Amino acid sequence: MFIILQGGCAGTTEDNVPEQTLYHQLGGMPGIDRIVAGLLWEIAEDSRILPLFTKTNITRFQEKLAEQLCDIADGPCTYTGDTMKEAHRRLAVTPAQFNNLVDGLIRVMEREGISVGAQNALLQRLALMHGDIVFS
Ligand code: HEM
Repeated sequence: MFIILQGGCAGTTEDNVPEQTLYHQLGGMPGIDRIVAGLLWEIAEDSRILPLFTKTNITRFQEKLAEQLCDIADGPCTYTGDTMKEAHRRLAVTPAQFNNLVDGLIRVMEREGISVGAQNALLQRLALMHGDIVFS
């Protein structure tokens, strides 16, 4: 019986996180920071969702979102922000606005050269939050 090892040796990196985590597929913290920065540009250019951010502390939003993406991608972070229910309660986000943001995220990940598999893995994890974010 043959065992095929894919992707080289399964070691760990300096921060002691296994190499094949989604976190690493997203480019680690520098990659996640680029994705979040790109998403901010997408939001800024989308008149369907930009109005929701008028009262938002963008620096905090950027920090907390990056921390959360790192956390759910099995990276070395623990999310310390508000729960998704708390953060979005007053916003009345519609299903269409949720999809607009996800479309923006996909465009950013495409531009960043994230593999389709990693894109889908992240989107699946974010989809689990849909019920706490979209107003119903
Ligand atoms: C899966 C998708 C989403 C994730 C993971 C997410 C994540 C977050 C995070 C981490 C925060 C910061 C919480 C804190 O300050 O402690 C936040 C806030 C916010 N989110 Fe989302 N979000 C998502 C979808 C959306 C959508 C679809 C919209 C609107 C179209 C939206 C609009 C906002 C706004 C406006 C804030 C700032 C709220 C405030 O100013 O207090 N989010 N979100």
